[in-house]
Amino acid sequence: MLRIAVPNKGTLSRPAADMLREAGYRQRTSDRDLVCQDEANDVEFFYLRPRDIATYVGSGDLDLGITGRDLLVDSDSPATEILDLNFAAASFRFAARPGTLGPDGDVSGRRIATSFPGVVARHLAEYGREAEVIRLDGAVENAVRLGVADVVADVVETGATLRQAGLVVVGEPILHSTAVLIGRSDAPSTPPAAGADPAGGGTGPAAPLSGQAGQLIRRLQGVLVARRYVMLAYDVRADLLDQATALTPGIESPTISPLHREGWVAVQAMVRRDAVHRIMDELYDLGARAILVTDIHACRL
Ligand SMILES: Nc1ncnc2c1ncn2[C@@H]1O[C@H](COP(=O)(O)OP(=O)(O)OP(=O)(O)O)[C@@H](O)[C@H]1O
Ligand SMILES: O=P(O)(O)OC[C@H]1O[C@H](OP(=O)(O)OP(=O)(O)O)[C@H](O)[C@@H]1O
Ligand SMILES: [Mg+2]
Repeated sequence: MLRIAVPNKGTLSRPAADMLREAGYRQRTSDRDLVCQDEANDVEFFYLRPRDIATYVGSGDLDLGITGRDLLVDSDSPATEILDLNFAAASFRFAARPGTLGPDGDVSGRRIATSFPGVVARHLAEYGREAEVIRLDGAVENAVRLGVADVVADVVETGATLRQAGLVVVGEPILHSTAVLIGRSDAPSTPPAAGADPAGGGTGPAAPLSGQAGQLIRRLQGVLVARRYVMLAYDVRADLLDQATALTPGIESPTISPLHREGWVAVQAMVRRDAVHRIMDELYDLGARAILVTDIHACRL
């Protein structure tokens, strides 16, 4: 039975469970449940603190897990990213009172408060800088106000927490984080993380895996594609087909069907959700009609 680690609380918990449900897996019915068996799919889910998930996966005690990229890096466990799950996006940044640091964000010799000492240590080593790292559990923005640190290194989503603490971000982002599916680094079946999904959406490669792990990855990729794309259908005059399909090339190729009305064809193609209204406007201006958009609920490309 495949054993999967899922965040039990916090920012990642609900969207991770929602995504697994969308992929056809059974999830716990109460926030207090720590284990959920999905016998139909031969998978067992363990609900764990997101910060601990890379430890369980890295040790090989669990096969796969969902956590944040920043938490994976911070853990320094022998676990690796398999698939970008495209939720819980945040950047990891240095912040300080205005004027404390130069625009390059050089933190050399400063006291840095953070809940992610591993991420900060990796960054300092990469830039050959030395600084004092003060590990705190949370609410690190207060550390500057209280005189414990000069700089904080923390997750920034909207920036509201920093603003309230009178801090500004400094330098380039240390890390861009999203929720990721992770596996053990030396697992023979773990495909390398990559930048492009079959639909060009940056969700990782089609996994050459067999068994339940491969099936889970393909199902999650299907959810990612279904969330990112819609199905567009329209009728257009056959002599305008080339111009129309240039707007809607689809993933592989659009489907063209004959219409009873002479000189017209029906076209069907997947298009990116975030571009669909612009494309519909352009198709309409071109002369296409009966332009319909439908959701994709699941897919295997
Ligand atoms: N606004 C946010 N606040 C905290 N974490 C966020 C936010 N947006 C995205 N994330 C990501 O969520 C993960 C942190 O989740 P985690 O459950 O550990 O902390 P949390 O949601 O802050 O809960 P808590 O602090 O109560 O433990 C990280 O990968 C982080 O990058
Ligand atoms: O940029 P923002 O949208 O303001 O979000 C980022 C803030 O949210 C998180 O804090 P959280 O509420 O999880 O408290 P914590 O520091 O105790 O973990 C994070 O540590 C930042 O403080
Ligand atoms: Mg937090």
